[in-house]
Amino acid sequence: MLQAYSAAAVRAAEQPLLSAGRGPELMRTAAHGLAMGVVSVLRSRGKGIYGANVVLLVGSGNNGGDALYAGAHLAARGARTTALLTSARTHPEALAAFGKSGGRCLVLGADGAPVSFMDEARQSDVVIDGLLGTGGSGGLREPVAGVVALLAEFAGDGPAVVACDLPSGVDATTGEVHGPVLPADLTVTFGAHKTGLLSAPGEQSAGTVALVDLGIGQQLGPPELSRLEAGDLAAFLPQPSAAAHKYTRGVAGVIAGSVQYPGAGLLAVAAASACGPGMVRYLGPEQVAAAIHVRNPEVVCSQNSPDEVRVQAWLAGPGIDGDQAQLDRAAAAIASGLPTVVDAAALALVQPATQAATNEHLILTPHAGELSALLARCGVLVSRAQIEASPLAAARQAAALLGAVVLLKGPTTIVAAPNGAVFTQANGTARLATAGSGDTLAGILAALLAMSAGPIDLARTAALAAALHGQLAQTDVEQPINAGLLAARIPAVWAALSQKR
Ligand SMILES: NC(=O)C1=CN([C@@H]2O[C@H](COP(=O)(O)OP(=O)(O)OC[C@H]3O[C@@H](n4cnc5c(N)ncnc54)[C@H](O)[C@@H]3O)[C@@H](O)[C@H]2O)[C@@H](O)CC1
Ligand SMILES: [K+]
Repeated sequence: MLQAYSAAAVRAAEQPLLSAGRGPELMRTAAHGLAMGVVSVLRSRGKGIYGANVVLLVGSGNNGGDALYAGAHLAARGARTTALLTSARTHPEALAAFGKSGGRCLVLGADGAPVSFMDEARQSDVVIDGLLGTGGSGGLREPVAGVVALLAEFAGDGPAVVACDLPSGVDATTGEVHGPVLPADLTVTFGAHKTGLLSAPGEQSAGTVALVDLGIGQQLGPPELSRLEAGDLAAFLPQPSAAAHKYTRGVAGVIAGSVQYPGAGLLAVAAASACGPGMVRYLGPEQVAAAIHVRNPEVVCSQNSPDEVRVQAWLAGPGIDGDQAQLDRAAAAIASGLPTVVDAAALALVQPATQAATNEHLILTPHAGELSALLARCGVLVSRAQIEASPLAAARQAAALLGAVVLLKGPTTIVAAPNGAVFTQANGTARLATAGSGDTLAGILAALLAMSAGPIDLARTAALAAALHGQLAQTDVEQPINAGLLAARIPAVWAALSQKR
């Protein structure tokens, strides 16, 4: 499991070592790791260090110091290195080491970088972003912001970008982005993963993240955020025991789809069933049930109310807009006290928790627009755009106010629990942003809840569902994908993941 910490927590963990006079040693370790990151990027592009052109963007703090020491390392091995000093202050020892190794320095003027620097940067092999690290606050300011905006224009088919600790302009703790950011191919981060590197929108500028161990693990407290990795998926995906029968393997109840939107019901049921629970029960209109039976004859369909059937977990909401009978069933599922995934139109039925009615059995699965409406019902007015800019904070706030687990969909899926636990998953690629994909995720989650044995960790199960859902889009990437094809991939992807135990 990947674990991440706020900038303050990482800095606090480093403090005892700094107090013991080990700052220079930490910096050397960080800079060596950064230089190795640059070497790996060069190698991946078929280049060696000797003769490589490396450009450094250097800020006033230790982040710039790390970049300069890494530059010194590369210069000493024959790279041509040029640093753009962006502040009147530069880490003095690192600057001296860089100069001694043959590095060249240019100074950023009030009206921008020298033209020769921009040309050199454009033609370089690697740009090292050492402007701001964990000491940064707010976005990059002019004239640095203008330089970064220009460099970002030719990112992609220009030089590779390696970020020192984090892409400058990304908030290390919140992942918020203020102003321009140079998107990195590789971020070499020090001591521990920062929460901002595992949250949108910052994560989308970080590229691959590599961690350099600084030996501060003992000093770090509990993580603020976790991410399930392949081994965790293998360990947590439920496996039926030898003595299982269809009821102990879990019954997932699905209240989804309507005559107007039958597809949501078909997709949710297909995904739930493909996870292999003991049974999937479908409650909804006869016409939808008839269509389900063509594709999923194993599903038990009825027009019952949720109170009349036995399940271990419910899914309520996809495609039930405007169908009063379905909305009534969704309300009954929400009131059942059973683990319930609340999606789409059913989200409007969720009220802030009271002493009489808790929401602790609910997993709400909004996108940013739906979360904006949910928060408004709690008296918090934030727009969809504001939530997209600070999804980690918004999901945490909603979980606390509503007393329910919130799975916020987006480029990084964020799962926040009322007790403060947070998971983020970025397994899904843009390939998952397709109509009906959310119905599939909801169906998977309901099945996983129903199949869980013993006390269920709702937040971890939601993260598991998001991770599995993401993996569906990561196999056979050369094939076009739509939501209807996702469920069919579940058994093979599940089997491949389980083998990584
Ligand atoms: N603390 C440690 O033990 C270690 C720190 N390391 C490095 O040190 C970094 C943190 O160093 P610092 O605390 O010096 O902080 P930074 O290097 O992140 O920069 C802070 C400096 O930037 C200025 N600044 C803040 N926000 C700005 C903005 N928006 N625009 C322009 N200037 C801004 C501040 O006035 C301050 O001078 C880490 O990210 C990491 O790269 C590593 O060397 C490993 C060891
Ligand atoms: K940086």
